[in-house]
Amino acid sequence: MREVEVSRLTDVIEKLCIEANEHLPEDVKCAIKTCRACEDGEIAKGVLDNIIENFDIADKENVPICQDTGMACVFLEIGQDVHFVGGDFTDAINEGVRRGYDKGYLRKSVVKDPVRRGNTGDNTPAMIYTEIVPGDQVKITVGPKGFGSENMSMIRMFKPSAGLQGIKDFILEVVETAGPNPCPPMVVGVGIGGTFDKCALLAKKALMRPLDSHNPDPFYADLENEMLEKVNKLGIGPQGFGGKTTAIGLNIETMPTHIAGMPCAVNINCHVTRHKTEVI
Ligand SMILES: O=C(O)C[C@H](O)C(=O)O
Repeated sequence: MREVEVSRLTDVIEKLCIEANEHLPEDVKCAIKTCRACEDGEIAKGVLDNIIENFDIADKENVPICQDTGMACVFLEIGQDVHFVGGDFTDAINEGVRRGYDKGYLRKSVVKDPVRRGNTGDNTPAMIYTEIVPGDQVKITVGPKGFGSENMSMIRMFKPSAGLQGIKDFILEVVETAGPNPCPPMVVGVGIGGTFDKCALLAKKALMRPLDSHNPDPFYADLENEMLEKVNKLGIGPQGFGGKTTAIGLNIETMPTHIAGMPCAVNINCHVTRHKTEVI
């Protein structure tokens, strides 16, 4: 059994909240630049140039890439041989978010109550997802999630008879309905299978996967390619002004499901698909 002080979680999460908000992952930057090279419309090229200039400035000056610094989604893969000591696990994570958003001058975007509102003032609580895995390490990923894009996400409980075509039509429907609202070019995270709740989590996890990776199952890897191409043929384009680049990536995560169902969730992210990981 390895003892891990919860204060280490706080320190790492403080740092990851700031780094994730200021520095876009290399695979995301690369995908945006590749799309810029393929665009031929003047407006589309101009918008992508602005986006590239924006993330370059954020990198150099250590400022947030976007005014929406997101709700802090914290994913922890916890080795089953880890024993957390020195305080409350959840409090330690929220303290990391509190400190990170304060120190990084990041906008506090969380309300106390979904209906009656009222800012919590420190961007807590974090959305915490834990998974127990073999080993004695803890892998921590912070993905600050903006809500212009979160608002355009959808889930549908398909009957199996809807088949693969039902899934394909749904992905296109969600992206088309989103239109310019999620600040395209977007990243499309798709979850298929599980239960209502697990399916939504799969879609969110799909957004954390590098854009230069593929689902290990060739069937779903092909579907990722096919659907990215189809999404880009919708012509929504950068910031909705038209063009070839509606999405810079489309990742699919799946899991087994019940014989009577085929849940599908589509979680939309803007081009600021931020996440940072550290292992302790
Ligand atoms: O909360 C915001 O800043 C706005 C939002 O992320 C948006 O896409 O407009």
